[in-house]
Amino acid sequence: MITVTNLQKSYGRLKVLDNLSVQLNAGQAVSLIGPNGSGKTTFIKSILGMVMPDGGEISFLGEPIHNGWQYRQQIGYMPQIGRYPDTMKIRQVFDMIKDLRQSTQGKNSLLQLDEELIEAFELSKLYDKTMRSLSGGTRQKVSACLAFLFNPKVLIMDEPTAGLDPLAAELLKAKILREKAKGKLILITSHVMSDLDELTTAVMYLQDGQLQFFTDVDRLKADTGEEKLGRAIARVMSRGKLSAYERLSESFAVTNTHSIVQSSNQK
Ligand SMILES: Nc1ncnc2c1ncn2[C@@H]1O[C@H](COP(=O)(O)OP(=O)(O)OP(=O)(O)O)[C@@H](O)[C@H]1O
Repeated sequence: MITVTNLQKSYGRLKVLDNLSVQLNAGQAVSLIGPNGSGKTTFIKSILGMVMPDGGEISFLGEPIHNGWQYRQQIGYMPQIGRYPDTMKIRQVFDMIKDLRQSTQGKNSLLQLDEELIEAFELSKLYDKTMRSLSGGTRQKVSACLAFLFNPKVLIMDEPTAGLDPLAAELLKAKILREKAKGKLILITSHVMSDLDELTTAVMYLQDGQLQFFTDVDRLKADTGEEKLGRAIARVMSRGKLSAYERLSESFAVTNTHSIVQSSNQK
């Protein structure tokens, strides 16, 4: 569904994405994991066309994304920090986004809205509050609801549960699981390993902008002998990059032909 080939991005002398290649398929729920500053958000923003890569290519359903922006209508994105006009009310933000979508789809086309999460969060009770007056968690709820609003084929969520209270976090996770069951592609970055353990089936691990490995969660757990994703990742990190990659890629390549395992360590 999304094919990334030799993606490169630098800020000044800092190489943030280093020849990164990966294939993300419909039906996958992928954890994007890596230390702070390893390039996760830059990778996500490159897919969304919010960061211009220096090299490489990204295709969405076989079409290079630089051919047009329409592909973005099929992606729901929940940013790490949502930025909204301060004086707008929640209701106005939703109306504005719906109007924008309606104008790009054509006035006579019917929008297929998914407002399930708005109801679950009971956001309509807060519709007349301005964005400026909202708590960080409520802003996050608005961002989450917008990501699901147009029933997209792909969901990309950057630290989705950060700042949410326990009930809201559980409601959001239940929603993600429902969308995953429909066969959508889901890409989540989080430092909360227990969340990723519940939600995802594959792990994409970045370090210094390089893809260290891409493997099934079950395979990773079997390989490390750990039951929890967090412990499995910690074990891989403590073993050293190359040996982990070699072991994982070897075992993964034998059993799974649908996803790819790559690393610039191959060079
Ligand atoms: N616009 C920018 N200008 C300069 N440097 C940037 C810019 N955006 C990101 N960087 C740098 O690129 C590197 C990767 O940042 P990125 O946000 O992609 O990391 P991350 O893996 O998402 O980190 P975290 O886990 O902390 O969210 C960091 O060193 C960051 O400071």
